[in-house]
Amino acid sequence: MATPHISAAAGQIAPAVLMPGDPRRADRIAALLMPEASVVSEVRGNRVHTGTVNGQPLSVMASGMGMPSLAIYATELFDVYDVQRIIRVGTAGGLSPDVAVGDVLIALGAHTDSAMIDRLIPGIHFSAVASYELIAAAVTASHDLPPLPDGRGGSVHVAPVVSRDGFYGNPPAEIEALAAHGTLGVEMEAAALYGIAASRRRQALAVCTVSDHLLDGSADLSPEQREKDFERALTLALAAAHA
Ligand SMILES: O=P(O)(O)O[C@H]1O[C@H](CO)[C@@H](O)[C@H]1O
Ligand SMILES: O=c1cc[nH]c(=O)[nH]1
Repeated sequence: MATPHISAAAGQIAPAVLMPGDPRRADRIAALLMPEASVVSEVRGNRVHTGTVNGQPLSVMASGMGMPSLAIYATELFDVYDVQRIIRVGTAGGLSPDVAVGDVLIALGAHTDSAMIDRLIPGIHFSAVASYELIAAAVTASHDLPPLPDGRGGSVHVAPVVSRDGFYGNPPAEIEALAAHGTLGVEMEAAALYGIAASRRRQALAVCTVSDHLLDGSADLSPEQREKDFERALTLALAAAHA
């Protein structure tokens, strides 16, 4: 049953998986939601936590950074562990004046510069989009979110993001053009997640906290805040996981 990257036994991973990029965020999410969870795999130090929330099974594991890393885990979870839905709980950089640090992005779709998506259906520019049922659950949950206590943004947006292969070197003209086309954030995994889920007829969603802003870095979160400031996005992701 084990894969090259996950050592859990059959049945030890829940049908719904929350997937931050950062392994320490995965540990924090598990501790917050499921203090009784079991660690069912820790290959490469990437712990997979499985437990229940409100009586419903849930697993949490990190994707690592970037589409190749996420693609390995998502493929193994869908194909070997029969996972039905993966919800990314990530961070994103704001790239438009319409979004602020502290806002939450429910990623409707993900543009990308990755060749991974072009290879899905040769000759077709595949549209990497989230699962409607999961978006609807996250949007419904967003209506009850409390505001951020310190006034640092906090709006929830349903909008496209761009998933890039590189963290550094965002070309300014490209960022401007993406913003002009309604894109609000840049991150590094959602497009691959949506494409892989679609190719298996499974469900996927990415919910990202805006951790920094490409147009104005004055309110950017510290690395420690990026690890911790996920609770509002987590509320939406959990609603989607158990929709
Ligand atoms: O905070 P996470 O979820 O890792 O997401 C973002 O942060 C990482 C880059 O710093 C990339 O993985 C990007 O997508
Ligand atoms: O990929 C990412 C993630 C967070 N912030 C960025 O600027 N880029």
